[in-house]
Amino acid sequence: MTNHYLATTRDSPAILHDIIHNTIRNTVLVWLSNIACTTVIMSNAQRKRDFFAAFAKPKPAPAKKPKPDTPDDIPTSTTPPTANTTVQDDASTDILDTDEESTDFKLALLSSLQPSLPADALLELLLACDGSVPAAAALAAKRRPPSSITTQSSLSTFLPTAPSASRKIPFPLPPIPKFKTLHLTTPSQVPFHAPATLHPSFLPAATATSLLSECLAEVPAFGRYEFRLFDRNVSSPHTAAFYVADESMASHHTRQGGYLYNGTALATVRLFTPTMTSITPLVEKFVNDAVDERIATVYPDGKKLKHMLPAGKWRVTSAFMNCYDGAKQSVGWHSDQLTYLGPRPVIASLSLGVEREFRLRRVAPVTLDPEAESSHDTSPPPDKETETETDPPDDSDDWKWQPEGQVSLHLPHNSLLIMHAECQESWKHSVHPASTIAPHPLADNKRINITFRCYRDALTPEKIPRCKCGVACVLKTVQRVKSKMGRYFWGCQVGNQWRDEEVKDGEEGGCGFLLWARFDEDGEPIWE
Ligand SMILES: O=C(O)CCC(=O)C(=O)O
Ligand SMILES: [Fe+2]
Repeated sequence: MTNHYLATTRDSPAILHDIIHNTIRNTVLVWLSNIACTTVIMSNAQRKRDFFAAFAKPKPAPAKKPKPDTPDDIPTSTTPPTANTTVQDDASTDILDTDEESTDFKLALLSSLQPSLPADALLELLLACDGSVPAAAALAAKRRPPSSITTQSSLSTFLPTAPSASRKIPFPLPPIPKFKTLHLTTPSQVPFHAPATLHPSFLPAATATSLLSECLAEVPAFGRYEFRLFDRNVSSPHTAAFYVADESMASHHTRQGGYLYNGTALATVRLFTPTMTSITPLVEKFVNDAVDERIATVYPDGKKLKHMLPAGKWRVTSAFMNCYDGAKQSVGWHSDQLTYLGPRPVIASLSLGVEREFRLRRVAPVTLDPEAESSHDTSPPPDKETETETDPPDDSDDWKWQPEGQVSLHLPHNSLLIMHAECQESWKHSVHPASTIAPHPLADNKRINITFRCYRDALTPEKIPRCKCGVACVLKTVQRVKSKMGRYFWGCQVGNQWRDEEVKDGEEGGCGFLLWARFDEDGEPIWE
């Protein structure tokens, strides 16, 4: 399979250098860690992996029709990207439709002024200039690429604001207009539009192949997440399983209900496969380095955001492994639950097999100091936050989040995406159903994704506060109420449990329990 990103990095030799450098470094690291790990892991982990599956209750994937995405899903497009960065209109309305003239007209006009440029380059210029033809023409003239280059259109070719090694990543990121999709096709663009870093080719090729075959062998043990949303039972339109790095992590699952997801104990808890274990030091190093760099170059005053783990402390304790079997399997808009991760978590997501489209959309601002504004406010948290945007805004705050457009990137085999500290609390992500996919030689129509996570010792299942129903709570952050923005609370999640029996009106369940959660500078819980 051609590597989408390598094929489009012509304008960024620094990236190619990075890739080559990292591949050599990764090969050495994997080789060293293989020597260190294989003997221990092969003899213990392999043998005991199935033990945990035995006490768990795997729910076989039902042959149900996948449910639609969550209702807050915005209209989306599956049109593949055509240039390095393109903005795609999602609501089938014209990007410039607020102006009197149509895009086609403006494109024709611009094309007559800049006849050597392809249509997608012209469109990018128009977008960059808010639809102004004279401004776009002037910009094209100023930034004219060498005449021999006519086939590739990229904002980076034209714009002074294009990503480059020296350009600073803005914080906070500028908004993407509502209903628009910004297609990113080079890794260097990613952090300029989403709080993420993408390595397009992370593991040595042979390691990626062995990991993929191990993962494919795991798939029969996977199940669908089943939960309740908007008074309906919902099952995820893909399958997954939960993995822990070692037996001490797994032991938490045997106590007091174990790891929950939407109020229900995770059905399948498995031990890391040998290759998952052997690549763990590599993933940890890459993430810690990327976080260090982000702290130094992106976050205000070169300091980590409040509640983030201290530098260098990110380690892999657990993972979710997801399988998308065929073009239509997907995961709807969501953010990952904070319960065991704690605030401002960093997650590393490795993709294997079929390349699929991943989307990110900002849903709330990043609050630098969530507790500062309201540190003396002891009133209860705002009405129970859901994973949706349907909550009425709190009018007393006289503020409403302006919905934003989305970023789309393709995650090829062996790419590693880091979702940085802002990603789960201010953004949502999804894997969109595709109209077509290119089968992978080993995985056929399947995409495997592993999200490596760093669970906190202070947030093991038995330490999580319980609601009045006696069930461990879920940790959430306030996203809709300005004066409490970014604050954390523990909430009852019984209402999200899948219900086998018919549920009458007013009996949706849950006790409505809500408790403010406090964390220190490094995100360690302060229990009161
Ligand atoms: O498959 C992916 O890329 C994303 C998976 C995901 O969002 C999750 O495991 O929470
Ligand atoms: Fe996720």
